[in-house]
This record gives sequence, C-alpha cells and structure tokens, in this order.
Amino acid sequence: MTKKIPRLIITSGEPAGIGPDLCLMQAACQREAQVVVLADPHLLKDRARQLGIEVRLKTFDPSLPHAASQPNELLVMPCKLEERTVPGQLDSHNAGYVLKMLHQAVEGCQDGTFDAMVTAPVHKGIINDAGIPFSGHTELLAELTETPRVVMMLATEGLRVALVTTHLPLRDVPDAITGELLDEVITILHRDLIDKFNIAEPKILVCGLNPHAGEDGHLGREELDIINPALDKLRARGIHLAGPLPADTIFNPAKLEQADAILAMYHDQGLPVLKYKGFGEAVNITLGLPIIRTSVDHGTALELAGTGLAHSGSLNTAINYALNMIQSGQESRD
Ligand SMILES: NC(=O)c1ccc[n+]([C@@H]2O[C@H](COP(=O)([O-])OP(=O)(O)OC[C@H]3O[C@@H](n4cnc5c(N)ncnc54)[C@H](O)[C@@H]3O)[C@@H](O)[C@H]2O)c1
Ligand SMILES: N[C@H](C(=O)O)[C@H](O)COP(=O)(O)O
Repeated sequence: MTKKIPRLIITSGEPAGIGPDLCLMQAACQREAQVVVLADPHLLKDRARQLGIEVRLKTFDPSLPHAASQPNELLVMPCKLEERTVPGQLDSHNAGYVLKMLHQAVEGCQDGTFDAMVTAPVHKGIINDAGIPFSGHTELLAELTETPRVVMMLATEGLRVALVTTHLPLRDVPDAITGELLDEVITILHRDLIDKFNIAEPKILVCGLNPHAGEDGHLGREELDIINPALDKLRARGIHLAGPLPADTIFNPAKLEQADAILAMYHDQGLPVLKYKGFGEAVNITLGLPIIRTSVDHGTALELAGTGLAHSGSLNTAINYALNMIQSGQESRD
C-alpha cells in the first residue's frame, strides 16, 4: 500500500511577531509532507513584501488529496485578522484571531483533516490584555481536547526536559506539586517516551524542588513528604526513576548519559538549561494529548518581525518532530 503524505497545519501565531515570517520561510523547504499555514493571507502578502520573499500563496482545499508542498508555494488556510498588523506592534484586537487559529487547528486535527499541528509563538500578555485568560498553548490545548492532564516537554539534541508545573507564578509552585500530579505527569511522560519516541524502557531523572533536593529535610520537606512517596509508588509499577536529585547537578553530562528525560518541578528550573543547550533548534511537545502538537522553543521576538533576522531552525525542528511522531503512530497502527 502506498503511504499517505502527512499533512500538517502551522498556526502562524501572534501577527505582530515573527510567526508569519517563519511560516513564509517554509515555502523554500522541500519535504515529503503537505504543510498548510493558518493565517490571514493579506498579512502573509504584506510580510512577504517586507521580507522580499517571493512566494505564491494558494488557498488550501481540504477535499484535494494529500500532496507534497510545491517549491516557493505556500498553502494557506485563511483566517481573517481583526486589525491590520504592523510588525512589532501588539494589538489586543487581534487576540481573538490568534485563538481562533488554535481552535481551527485543533478541530482540523480532531476531524482528520490534519495529522498534526505545529504552533508558531503567541504573546500571552496581549491575549490577557484583551480580557481573555490565557496561560499558554499547552493549557489551552488540554482544555480544547478535554484532556485532564498534559505534559510540556522540550527537546534538543541529547536532552529532553519535561515539566511538572508549567505557566504558574513561582509563589504557587510548591502547593501545586502533589503526589497525584506527580503520578499523572510521570505516567504520561513514561508512556509517551515509549509510544512517541520508541524508547523501550525510559529512564527518567527527577529534580527535587528545594536546593540540594531538600538536604534531608533541612532545606524544605517536599522531597521527603511528597516527591519520594510518589516516586516509590511509580517505581513499584516498574517505571525507571532516579531522584529526587539536586537540580543544580542533575544536568551533568555523566547524569544525562543515564537519562532519557529530566523531569523538572517548574518552568525555570528546567527550561533555561534546555535553552542554553539548544535555543533556536529545540522543540516544545505537548505530551498526553489525543492529537500531535509540537511548537517552537522561542517567543514572538517582536523586534525581529519583518526584518528577515528571525531564524526558522526551531520551527523546522518542530515540523520534523511532528512528522516523526506521525510516522511512529502509523507504524504502531500497522
Ligand atoms: N511557543 C510560544 O508561543 C512561546 C514560547 C516562548 C515565549 N512566548 C511568548 O513570547 C513573548 C516574548 O517572550 P521572550 O521575549 O521571553 O522570548 P523570545 O523568544 O521572543 O525572545 C528572546 C530572545 O531570543 C531572540 N529570538 C527569539 N526567537 C528568535 C528566532 N527565531 N530567531 C532569532 N532570534 C530569536 C529574541 O530576539 C530575543 O532576543 C512572551 O509573550 C512569551 O510568553 C511564546
Ligand atoms: N514554556 C514555553 C517556553 O518557554 O518555550 C512557552 O511559554 C510556550 O508554551 P506553550 O507551548 O504552552 O504556549
């Protein structure tokens, strides 16, 4: 049987940021995949002119068979902006547009139009300024797909970092870390490392929350009271876990050699290390979702929008990961 060409939807993200620029750069990439960009075509035309990119924009027709994207052509699924955009200038009137694209991409993945969604960056602040509570794609996609728990994991060459808590004020982190949460997060991480990354027996290193993993209770008790008991229960189910280990030394090369993933307790415990190692080439993956979603490792970089200075390395990685995950899914179904 001939294999179906995978079809991806890229949401172009915050219109004043670099998302539209990065999407336009995809027209120059040749892949055995059909890449569709969700955006306002007028925004793409304006941005292409500003960047001096020669590209034919073609309206995506979902009824046509999957076919690899053509050179210098971009398939566009149109979504109308509320207000015309100036690169670098946020406008809260366009917050609804940014969210509409995410809703449409999720629907397209759920109804089988697309095999995966890849997201360009959004600006969390301007969406909140528009009066819409929003903490990130990860949380919104969980809500839209009615998934009670998902896990944010970023990956680069030689390092995967997953998070127990995501976009939470630091003050709220310790109270959020419960045995139940650890159980759910580690179960998803373990399962997806097997299913989506073909790792037969994943080994996960878990960070402590406190300095020196609490120093036997002298620098905080979360390790003794919450993390250790949760890890023991998971070990009893056969999951390979080490920790809780001091977060300041867990990222040593010798430790990383023993690990398929590091689990950090909060956003800025794990992501600075990952981004130091691979910023611009790394990927953000939402584990535990019923659809495939990958994303860039960077934000909207407003100051670079329309300048031609934005790099598309992370978007390329996000697309490649999504394609690999589609393939893993197909192989496990065959
Ligand atoms: N995936 C996402 O949607 C996502 C991810 C991270 C941050 N954000 C949001 O983006 C906004 C801005 O965040 P920030 O300023 O902390 O981070 P940022 O990633 O936008 O910028 C950090 C630095 O990296 C540079 N940079 C970022 N992407 C680049 C690229 N592709 N090529 C070259 N240089 C690049 C920027 O110019 C800046 O110097 C915030 O609202 C944040 O919440 C969104
Ligand atoms: N935590 C991510 C990062 O620092 O790269 C970023 O904020 C994007 O998260 P979402 O994919 O949930 O929007």
